[in-house]
Amino acid sequence: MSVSTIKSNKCFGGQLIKLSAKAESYNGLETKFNVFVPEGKGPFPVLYYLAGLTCDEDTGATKGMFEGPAAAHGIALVFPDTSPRGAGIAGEDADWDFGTGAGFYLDATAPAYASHYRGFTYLTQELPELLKKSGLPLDLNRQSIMGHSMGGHGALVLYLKTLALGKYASCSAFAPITNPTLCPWGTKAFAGYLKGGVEEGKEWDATELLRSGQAKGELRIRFDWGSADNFFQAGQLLPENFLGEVKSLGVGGVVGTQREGYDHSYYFIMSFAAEHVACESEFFACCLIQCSQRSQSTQST
Ligand SMILES: N[C@@H](CCC(=O)N[C@@H](CSC=O)C(=O)NCC(=O)O)C(=O)O
Repeated sequence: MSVSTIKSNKCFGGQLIKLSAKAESYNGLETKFNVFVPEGKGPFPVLYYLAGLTCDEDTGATKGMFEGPAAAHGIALVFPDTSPRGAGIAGEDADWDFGTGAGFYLDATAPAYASHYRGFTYLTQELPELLKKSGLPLDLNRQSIMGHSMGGHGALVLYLKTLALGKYASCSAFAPITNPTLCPWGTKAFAGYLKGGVEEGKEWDATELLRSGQAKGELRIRFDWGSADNFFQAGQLLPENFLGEVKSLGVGGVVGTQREGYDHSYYFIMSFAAEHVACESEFFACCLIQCSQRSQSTQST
């Protein structure tokens, strides 16, 4: 498992570095990711950004306008791809909302996809190892995750599924798909990727993970969506279902806000990028205090 550098560009005083590796989780296929490292010594806390359908590792890095705020707060950004590429599975490139560019950040179980489409394992286990190998000044004990649309679904699901492990300090999302077992994108994806279909998809559905009590721990989730988002209007995102579940469970730590007049585009994302990064920065600060309290209590026992 080696990591190679494709290119590096100076950006807000730091570097935006494009890296490549062969991913075991993608059955050995090459995958690319961008890492923004702020100026300075580090190590810097790490904020992952998962992009949406049809996107790749460059979309968030070039259109999201996250680097300026990340440089100001001393946060590193990691932009992975949205699926394996070139698996050669029949039908993989037939639609824009399934297959290449649309991996849904899950571990597939349907025989055709199970050996290549393992985005959950890639992101939660393999990518952090690749980042360690890269030698970049990253603090992998302080990680948070955010995403847009399908990537917002990925961010919520990765956060909730690993909540008890404390893998991510917090989760932040832009127009996330929050109840994929009940929306057309999600039901199509789960029917194709999972041998148990939509029923098995409940394991990869943020609202269902809350409802079933599988997500154990204190929540730190913030998300926004636009009132003029055509995909929200078409019932693909269903933020009301997720927030309804939060309310009925009576849990705190979740802030979901509808932004008037905004659509699904990167113009919406860039309008709130700085707020989301600032919010993550506060969570990293809490996380630093908790880490230092943990290490003090370990030292005192
Ligand atoms: N081609 C599609 C539209 C695809 C699209 O809008 N993708 C969104 C994410 S949607 C949910 O995951 C996106 O981020 N696109 C990249 C961009 O630069 O906007 C269609 O025909 O409707």
